[in-house]
Amino acid sequence: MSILSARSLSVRFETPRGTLQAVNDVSLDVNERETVGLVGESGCGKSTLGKALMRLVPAAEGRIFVSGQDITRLGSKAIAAIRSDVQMIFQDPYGSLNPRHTVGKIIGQPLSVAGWKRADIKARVCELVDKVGLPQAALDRFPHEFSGGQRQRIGIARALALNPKVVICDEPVSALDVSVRAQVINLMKDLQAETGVSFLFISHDLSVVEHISDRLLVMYLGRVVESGKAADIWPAPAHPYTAALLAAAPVANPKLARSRTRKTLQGELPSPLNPPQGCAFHTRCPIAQARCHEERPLLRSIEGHAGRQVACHFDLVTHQKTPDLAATETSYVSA
Ligand SMILES: Nc1ncnc2c1ncn2[C@@H]1O[C@H](COP(=O)(O)OP(=O)(O)OP(=O)(O)O)[C@@H](O)[C@H]1O
Repeated sequence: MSILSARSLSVRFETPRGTLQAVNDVSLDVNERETVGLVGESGCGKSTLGKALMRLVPAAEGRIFVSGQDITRLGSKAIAAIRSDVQMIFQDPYGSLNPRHTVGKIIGQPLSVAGWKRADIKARVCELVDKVGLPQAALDRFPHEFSGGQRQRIGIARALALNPKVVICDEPVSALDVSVRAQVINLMKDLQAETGVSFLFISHDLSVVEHISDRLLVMYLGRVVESGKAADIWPAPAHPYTAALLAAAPVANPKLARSRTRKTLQGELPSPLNPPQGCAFHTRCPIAQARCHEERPLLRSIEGHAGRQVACHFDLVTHQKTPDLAATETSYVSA
C-alpha cells in the first residue's frame, strides 16, 4: 500500500530573473516498509520535492496523498495532524537542533506538541535514545557536545518519536565522514526492520542510496527521468544520465573500485530558469541525436521490464548499449 504519493506535482518559484520550475510534473509512490532513493545532482529539485511533500512549500499543480488521503489543500490544523505520519530529517542535524535545548527536550518536542503527558514523554524519550544507540546520559546534554554522527542519531530519534509512517530523509549522511555514514545507514535499516517505517531517501550520491533503496527515482532539472527497482537499475541503467551518475559515483566496495574507474559527469547543469528545448539532458548526453534537441521524451514504461520507466528516446535498455563515458567525454561538455 502506498503511504506517500504524489501525482503530477509541480513547484515553481518566482525569482527576480523569472519563474523557476523546480519540480515539474512528478509522480511517485512510497509504499509500506519501503525505501525509495531520490537521486540527482545538486539543484535538480530533490529538496524542493521533499519539502512540497511535507507541505513546507506550496505545490503549483498536482496532488499529494498520505495513506490515500489527499493532503494537497488541507488547512494548517489538519496538516499538523498529518505531521505525525510524515516526518523529515535534514543534512545538517546541527542546524536543525536547537542549541539551547537539551537532547531530551529536543527529542520530546514533537511529543509535547502532540499533547503527550510529561511522564509518557519521559518514558518514550528514554526508549528512543536507546533505540538510536545513544547513552541515557545524552538526554541532559546539549547538541554541541556531540559528534556529527551522534547529532544525526538525535535527529533520527526526534523524527521517529511519533511513530511516523514515512520519513523524508534529505541528504541525511552527506555531511558525515564515510566511516560514520555506514553506521547511520545501518541504524536506519535496523529501525526500519523494527518499526516498519518507510523512507524517501534523498541524495546526490548514488553510492549512498545504493545500500538502502528498494526503488529509485532519478531526477534531472525538476523531472523524473528514470524509475524502477534499484536492483534492476544498478546493473543496467536505462537513461544516459543515470549511467553517467553511476559512473561518477564513488565505489564503496574496494573490490569493485578496482574494476570501475570513477568518471566525472562533465558539463554544467543547465539553469532551470532557461531549460534546454527537447530533452533537457541533450546538452550533456553522449548519445543525443537530432530528435533529442527538438522533442522532449515522455516518461514511459520500458517494454518487457515491469516496473521500469524512462524518459529517453534511445534508452540504453531497449537499445542495449552502454555509452563509453571515457571515449565520449568530449560530448559531455555543455553545448
Ligand atoms: N525558495 C526558493 N526560491 C527560489 N529558487 C529556489 C528556492 N528553493 C530552491 N530554489 C531553486 O530550485 C532549484 C532546485 O533546488 P533544490 O534545492 O530543490 O535542489 P536539490 O536537488 O535539492 O539540490 P541541493 O542538494 O543543492 O539542495 C534550484 O535551482 C534552486 O536554486
